[in-house]
Order: sequence, then C-alpha cells, then structure tokens
Amino acid sequence: MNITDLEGIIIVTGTDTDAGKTVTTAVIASALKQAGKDVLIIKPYQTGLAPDEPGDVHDAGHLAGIDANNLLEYVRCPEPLAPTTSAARAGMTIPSIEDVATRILEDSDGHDATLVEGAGGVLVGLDNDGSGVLDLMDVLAGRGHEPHVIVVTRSALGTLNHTGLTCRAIRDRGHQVDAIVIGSWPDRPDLAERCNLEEIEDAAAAPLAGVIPAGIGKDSEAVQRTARRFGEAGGTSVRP
Ligand SMILES: Nc1ncnc2c1ncn2[C@@H]1O[C@H](COP(=O)(O)OP(=O)(O)OP(=O)(O)O)[C@@H](O)[C@H]1O
Ligand SMILES: C[C@H](N)[C@H](N)CCCCCC(=O)O
Ligand SMILES: [Mg+2]
Repeated sequence: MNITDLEGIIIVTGTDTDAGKTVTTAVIASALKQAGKDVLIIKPYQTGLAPDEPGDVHDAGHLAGIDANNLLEYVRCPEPLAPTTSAARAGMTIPSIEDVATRILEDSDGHDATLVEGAGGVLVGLDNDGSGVLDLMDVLAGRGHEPHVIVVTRSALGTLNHTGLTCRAIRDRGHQVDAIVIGSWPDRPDLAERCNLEEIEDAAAAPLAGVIPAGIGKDSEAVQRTARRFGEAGGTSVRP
C-alpha cells in the first residue's frame, strides 16, 4: 500500500498509548502534503493537557508543516486518562461518537485526506458512553465513508501479540487494516526487535508501511525527510 495514495478519512490508531500515533500522523500528513494533497488532521478527543497547551494535533501539524487552519481538536479533558474516564472525573459532557462522526464528515469535506488520531488503543473509551474508535469506524462506514485504518505498533518484545490482537479486533468489526507502522524504531534494535521486524506483517496480517526512527518526534526536518522516504517507497516497506 502506497501511503501517498491515501484519500478520504484515515484513522490512525495504535496498539497502545505512546506507540507513536502522533509522530506517525505527522509522517503520513507530510508524505501526503509532499504528494500535493490538501491534508486535515483531527484529534477528536484530547486528554491530559491544560487549555493553553499544544495538543497532539498541533504537534503533528507543526512537525508536518500543516497550516494551523487544517488542525482540529474537538474536545479536551484535563486528566491524562482515557477520554471516557477523564470526562467522567471532570463532570464533563463530551460529544458522542455519532456527533464526532458528523463533525468529521462535515470538516473533511473539500480536503483530499483527513487524518483522525484516536486516543490510546482500539478499546479505549472515547465518549461518555464508553464507545471507542471501533464504534467510530462503524458509524463512518454506516454513513458511506468506510475509513482507511493505520495501526501504529511498538517495536519491542510483546508487540507481535498486541499487533495481532489490535488488527483482529478491527477486522472482526468488518474493517480493513490498510497498513501498520512501527512508531519508534531504535538506533540499536535488540534481538526481539530485529525478529519482530521480520514477523510483524504475519502477526498483523497487514502490510508494514515502514518504521519511524526513534527520536524524530521533536524534529520537523527529520519528520519531513522520513515522510519523503515513505512517499518514495511506492508501496514497499520503509526499512531501517
Ligand atoms: N519516532 C519517535 N521519535 C521521537 N519520539 C517518539 C517517537 N515515537 C514516539 N515518541 C515519543 O513517545 C511518546 C508518545 O508518542 P506519541 O505521542 O506519538 O504516542 P501516541 O501513540 O500518539 O499516544 P496517545 O495515545 O497519547 O496519543 C511521546 O513522548 C513521543 O515524543
Ligand atoms: C493520556 C494518554 N496520553 C492518552 N491520550 C490516553 C490513553 C488512555 C489509555 C487507557 C488504557 O488503555 O488503559
Ligand atoms: Mg498521540
């Protein structure tokens, strides 16, 4: 799968929080932008930040060089927890998955590609009812906009199981995993990581679009260089 062919709504989910969804979102956004596409990035539910702090969508947008008008965050809950939990503890009413799907469809209109970053992994509760990103995929698909899905995985021992479980959960709900991305590939991979690189596509039953070098999460030039490699890969996997 060629990253630069992605169009429409692209959900960036992961095997866990901190897997590297934000940096992966930045790399894909930059690759699409370099291919001449107009990109919107949405983080519907952001937790753990004060109102004036930059969120994941701002970090990704800054790294990818996306205009601030093309970065949207719908709701922010204060404590760094799952959105459902964080909202409940703050006594906040937050938009339902159905409402978020409506906004995504409205906001994405006119853009070539809209990247939507989840929070944590696929079963994490996003709205007040505990519906999550799988429910969001269902609602979007039910309204005729089957999303593309990218799963961000870790490199370390344990990732084969987490990656397999996550991809199965997505497919069990009738959605396709377009590709997986290893969100942070270390300079000096250990034995398990070197083996995982060879086995992770089988575990996922989905293609590995590539690996993102560790440490580029604060370096926009490095993100844009990595994005160029993803664009030039033309559907082959970007290897270390
Ligand atoms: N390739 C990378 N280079 C540099 N830092 C990275 C990389 N991947 C992940 N990180 C770091 O790991 C942490 C988590 O990354 P990130 O915010 O992308 O995770 P996430 O999957 O988006 O998690 P969340 O569920 O909170 O959105 C951050 O501190 C980020 O700086
Ligand atoms: C606060 C954090 N950075 C994420 N945005 C939310 C992660 C929720 C994970 C919940 C869980 O799986 O236990
Ligand atoms: Mg993030």
